[in-house]
Amino acid sequence: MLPTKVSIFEVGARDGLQNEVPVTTADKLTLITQLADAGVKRIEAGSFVSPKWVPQMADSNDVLRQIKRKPGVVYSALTPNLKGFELALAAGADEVAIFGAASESFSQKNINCSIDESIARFAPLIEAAQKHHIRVRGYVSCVLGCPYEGDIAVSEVARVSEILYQMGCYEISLGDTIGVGTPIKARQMVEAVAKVVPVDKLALHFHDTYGQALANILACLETGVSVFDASVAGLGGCPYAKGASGNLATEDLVYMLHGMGIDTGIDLTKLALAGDNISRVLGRANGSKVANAIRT
Ligand SMILES: CC(C)(COP(=O)([O-])OP(=O)([O-])OC[C@H]1O[C@@H](n2cnc3c(N)ncnc32)[C@H](O)[C@@H]1OP(=O)([O-])[O-])[C@@H](O)C(=O)NCCC(=O)NCCSC(=O)C[C@@](C)(O)CC(=O)[O-]
Repeated sequence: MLPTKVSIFEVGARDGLQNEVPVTTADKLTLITQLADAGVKRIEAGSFVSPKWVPQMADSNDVLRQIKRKPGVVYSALTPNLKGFELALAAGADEVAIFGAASESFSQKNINCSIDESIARFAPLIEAAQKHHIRVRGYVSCVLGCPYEGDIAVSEVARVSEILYQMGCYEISLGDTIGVGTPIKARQMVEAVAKVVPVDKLALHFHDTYGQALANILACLETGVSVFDASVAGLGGCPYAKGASGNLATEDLVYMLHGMGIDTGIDLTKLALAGDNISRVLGRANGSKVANAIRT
């Protein structure tokens, strides 16, 4: 059965802008405000990682502190370790996200440690978050393939997802970091993970490198997942996954879901304007087919 309502977790201001030319704090704040005005309820606003590793996110402290908050909207931040959590908490993040991987090589390239070491780093972060009543989301990268190792065993995806869930993450976002997944494999992967993490605690995060993201989501909608990450205008990629393109464009996802009678609570016209605006700031074409169609 298809869900009647879907929750969209907007990652454009973080996953998107971390892999674009740097923009000003003011431009980020405009984007975040426009997303909230379009009805987006969950916005990843920045990340508290090393500025040497990802300079585009170096102003996340200012971004989180200066957001003109809209009631009912959750503004979150990516945090790799306790230091990142403490900075995010001080800046006023409503929730944080830790990010692990199902691939050893990707873990090393992305956060400079093994999967086991990353889990050890997350433990004090989750403990501190629980003390402050801050919810922690957990990402698992490379769930359908790794830029360094190729195929990734579904059992490893399930193992890492289960650990993060058991540690206290309220939701596990399964990331096809390089967008290589195809619908049947995506669905099988979700079904395998759903054996160890309740399906209503899963989210899906598809990059659209091979143009498969919408098809993958359609194939997974009947598994019971109803949370999808997306990036307005298809912004971004991943600095540690060469060639990865941005996430599925939020506008394209919203258009498909609305066309299927599935509610998102998002105003597509306002969303498309937000995507057009940030694309203009970046001097790049809007990566959403739907936004381009609406404009013409
Ligand atoms: C994890 C580290 C920090 C380890 O980096 P490291 O070099 O191994 O860590 P370290 O503990 O040795 O620290 C090195 C320096 O970083 C500083 N540092 C340490 N922690 C922090 C922090 N939280 N915030 C700010 N600064 C920090 C620390 O203070 C020190 O500063 P120095 O003494 O050299 O001046 C580094 O590898 C890093 O920042 N990686 C970031 C990777 C990243 O952001 N990748 C992109 C996001 S993941 C993604 O996009 C995938 C996802 C989530 O979207 C899902 C999907 O698509 O698959």
